[in-house]
Amino acid sequence: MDRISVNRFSFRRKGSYKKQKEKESHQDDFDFSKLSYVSQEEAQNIDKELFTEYAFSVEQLMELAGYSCAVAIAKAYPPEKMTRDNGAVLICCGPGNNGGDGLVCARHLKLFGYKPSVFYPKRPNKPLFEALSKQCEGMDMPFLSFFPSEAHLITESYNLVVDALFGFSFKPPVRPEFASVIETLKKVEIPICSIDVPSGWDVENGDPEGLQPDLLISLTAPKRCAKLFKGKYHYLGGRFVPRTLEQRYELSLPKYPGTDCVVELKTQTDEQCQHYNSANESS
Ligand SMILES: NC(=O)C1=CN([C@@H]2O[C@H](COP(=O)(O)OP(=O)(O)OC[C@H]3O[C@@H](n4cnc5c(N)ncnc54)[C@H](O)[C@@H]3O)[C@@H](O)[C@H]2O)[C@@H](O)CC1
Ligand SMILES: [K+]
Repeated sequence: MDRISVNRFSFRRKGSYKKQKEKESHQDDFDFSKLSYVSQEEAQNIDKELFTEYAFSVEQLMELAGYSCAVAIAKAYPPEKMTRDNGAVLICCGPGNNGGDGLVCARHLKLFGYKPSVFYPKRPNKPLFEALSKQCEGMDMPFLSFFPSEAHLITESYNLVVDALFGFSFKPPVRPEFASVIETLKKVEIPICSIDVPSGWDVENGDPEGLQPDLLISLTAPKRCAKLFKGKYHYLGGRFVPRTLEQRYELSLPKYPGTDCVVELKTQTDEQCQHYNSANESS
């Protein structure tokens, strides 16, 4: 290696070291015992205010939300580390806005070098979702006409699954049309990446028998059920909440590093989860 390449190489190494330290210092500055976990009603009210008081459009926020999900996934499971079928990933999209985030995420994952296939069985008859589907189809993304009946078929064909079935408006129990999808996903042996809420979980109380994702991207703020998340990676994404709104809802959240659209959150230890469970039982 000549001197210039050595210097470039050490510069790159120093750069990534600096980035890692920046990430750690953002985490160290923040007291995770004070991290906000919002109720279902708070999540829906914040969402409503973003559209009414702050005049955002759904398209705008969905684009930022879905993009941040793709970035979080690429940080945890980089495309170059995928071993099966040129980075094949399965994106499962539900009938609401969580499903829309999934379609945006799929589009960005494709641009990042993955090979997404989409399962989207219940498409709302609205221009936004039609456009998002068309964008994915135009990028040569296959849409599955049926869900693989056996979990092992998913495990063998894909590198990871993006769970964009239900978000903060979900009310258990899962209705029959999606029950078998959730049951199959519970058995797959590749990482599950859940957008906003692990699908099928009660937004506040979770579901100990439900899906156990490896990665969770909480959008805007973690929902109460995220206290029970035991997977490997927990990110906060959706960097679009104005400071004034954050203050009004007294949201205590770590700062996003620099210009990043996601920040990694510390996952709860088993001890913290038990503490939370017993506090919940006694209240
Ligand atoms: N403010 C934010 O943080 C933003 C949130 N967005 C996303 O929007 C999501 C919320 O979207 P929505 O309010 O549309 O709701 P969801 O996408 O959470 O789900 C609503 C859909 O699920 C169906 N559903 C509810 N309970 C069910 C059950 N038990 N069985 C089967 N189907 C059921 C409903 O009929 C409805 O079609 C968030 O979780 C997030 O992913 C982003 O798109 C934009 C900004
Ligand atoms: K989800």
